[in-house]
Amino acid sequence: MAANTQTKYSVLLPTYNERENLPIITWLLTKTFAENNIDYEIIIIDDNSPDGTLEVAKQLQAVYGEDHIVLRPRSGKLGLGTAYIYGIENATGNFIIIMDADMSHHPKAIPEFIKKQKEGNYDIVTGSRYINGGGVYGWDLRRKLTSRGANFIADFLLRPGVSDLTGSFRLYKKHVLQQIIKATVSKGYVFQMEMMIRARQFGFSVAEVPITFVDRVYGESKLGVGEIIGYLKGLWMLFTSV
Ligand SMILES: Nc1nc2c(ncn2[C@@H]2O[C@H](COP(=O)(O)OP(=O)(O)O[C@H]3O[C@H](CO)[C@@H](O)[C@H](O)[C@@H]3O)[C@@H](O)[C@H]2O)c(=O)[nH]1
Ligand SMILES: [Mg+2]
Repeated sequence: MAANTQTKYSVLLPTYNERENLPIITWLLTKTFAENNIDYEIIIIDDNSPDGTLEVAKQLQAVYGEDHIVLRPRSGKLGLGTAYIYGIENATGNFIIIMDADMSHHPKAIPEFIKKQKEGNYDIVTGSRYINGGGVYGWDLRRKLTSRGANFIADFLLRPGVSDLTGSFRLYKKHVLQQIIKATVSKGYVFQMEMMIRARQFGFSVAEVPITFVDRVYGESKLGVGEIIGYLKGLWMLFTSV
């Protein structure tokens, strides 16, 4: 079957100290896209990781080719939200997939996202850990409560009608993502939640697919107290302005 030249998917992979994870996720992504005959590019946005992630990314580009692996490094750790903005400026696909590089988001879910998007011509398909069939593995109680609490407060205050507001495994129509990004002011992890609130404001359609989030094996989470405070500030800003 010939590849569909009309549709291309750009994956945005932000990385900070992911040298062990990047080869595995890249291999699984390329395998998934090839098996499903999907046109794609993977855009790696590395923030000058001290562990040498960029060197690994360069090697992967040599293996898989410049058409499939695009490198968009930045000079320092500037946060997740701005990494996505930088990535999308360089994306050539008409759909954008955002996901983590640490294998917590498994590429096998991508064909399901694409199928769901086509079913209802949805503007956004979001992976959810908190609907039937979804789940979280490997987190301690504190981290589970942080995630549940973050979702609960945002849902209570803003009523967006999406079960997993803080997850980042999502598929967007590119022009939809561009419009939402322009309206979004948050810079850190809170970005994911604000994106959903803005999507609802604009009246975009959102479908959900259950996903299993498995905590990383290699490296560490970058979610610290600063991100949690940033989340609460962002939430308050949305509550008082939306
Ligand atoms: N370029 C760049 N990448 C970053 C930065 N901070 C984190 N990343 C990358 O962003 C991804 C997610 O970071 P983690 O540190 O692994 O996040 P987590 O604690 O597992 O958090 C997950 O759950 C959160 C709450 O549900 C989500 O908000 C988050 O997106 C992620 O899915 C990883 O690929 C990581 O390398 C940054 O400042 N710059
Ligand atoms: Mg992670």
